[in-house]
Amino acid sequence: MTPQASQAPKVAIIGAGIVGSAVAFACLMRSVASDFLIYDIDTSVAHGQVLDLEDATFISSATIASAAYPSSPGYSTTTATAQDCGQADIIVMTAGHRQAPGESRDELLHRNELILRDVLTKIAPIKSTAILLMVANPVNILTCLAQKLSGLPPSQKTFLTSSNGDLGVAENCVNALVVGDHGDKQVAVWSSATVAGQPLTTFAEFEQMNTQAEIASATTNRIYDIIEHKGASAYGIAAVVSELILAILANKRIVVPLTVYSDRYDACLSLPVMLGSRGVGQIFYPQMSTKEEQSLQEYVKANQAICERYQHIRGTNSTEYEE
Ligand SMILES: NC(=O)c1ccc[n+]([C@@H]2O[C@H](COP(=O)([O-])OP(=O)(O)OC[C@H]3O[C@@H](n4cnc5c(N)ncnc54)[C@H](O)[C@@H]3O)[C@@H](O)[C@H]2O)c1
Repeated sequence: MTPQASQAPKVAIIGAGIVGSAVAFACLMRSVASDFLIYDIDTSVAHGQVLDLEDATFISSATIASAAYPSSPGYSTTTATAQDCGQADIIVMTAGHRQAPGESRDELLHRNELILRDVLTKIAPIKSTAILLMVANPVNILTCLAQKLSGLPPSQKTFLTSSNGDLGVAENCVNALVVGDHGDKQVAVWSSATVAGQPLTTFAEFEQMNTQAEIASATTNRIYDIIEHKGASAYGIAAVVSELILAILANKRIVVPLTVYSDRYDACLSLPVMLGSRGVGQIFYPQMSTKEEQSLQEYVKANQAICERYQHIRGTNSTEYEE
């Protein structure tokens, strides 16, 4: 029998650090796909992660390979290349520095923009139908930059939003949206939040107990608590990414808050969107109070100003960039 090329969708995970390996593990445990490629500039780490992950494949019988850039030291140990990652159906971008204690997401930007640029150059050309899931932070700005750099249409770049995208507080009770950012500058849309279908604002306890402030600060500070205690977050984001990959591959058309480019705001920001096999579909703009809309506009303005600083970015070839 002539061996047939695998038709199984391929998932490439760029960055084999804490988040990248947790994403791969979550995907394996949930059998979301059967063909994975892992690329990291540190080829030794990528190789080690692949060996470790392979020991878990008895659960889902997936194939996992490490990819290397031809000039990198580990190239001889793998047959896959970074360019093969560009031909994957879903590309999960986790390569990037993580937030240091006390560092804001914006401070990460310069460091991680260089990594994004490097990765997109090395994996190019990107398959025209690929969906790029951006996880590295600051995710909104990097999504905006990836849009300019990758050449993919906006519907095929998203991400991440986060495990706290629906606030995740009073977990089973409060159904509320966070838009804009998923960190320091998030805008919680309390005006359309509900508890069992009833507007949250109609609950007397809500105002009396200062619940808004408590919930807002709990969600904003949560990530900093995790970083303070264990150095990095991994499991929440890994679970979210595996769920998104599943939604894309199974065309589930779920509605989730994700970072996307919005024409209305002319910016990449977190909004509820439909996610299916073609990436992001319809954006569902939430009803917001005037104050919430103002906060979001302020966030968008700041976000646009940061993106403008990167206007020199013109294409996927690194030689096109001005330093
Ligand atoms: N969106 C979210 O909700 C969310 C949650 C957690 C972490 N993050 C972000 O994910 C990113 C990764 O976090 P982490 O804890 O895994 O960090 P990490 O340091 O453990 O891993 C990052 C990996 O990227 C690799 N890398 C660096 N430069 C590279 C390059 N040019 N090409 C290929 N690989 C390269 C490193 O070698 C390293 O293995 C960070 O930016 C972090 O802030 C986002």
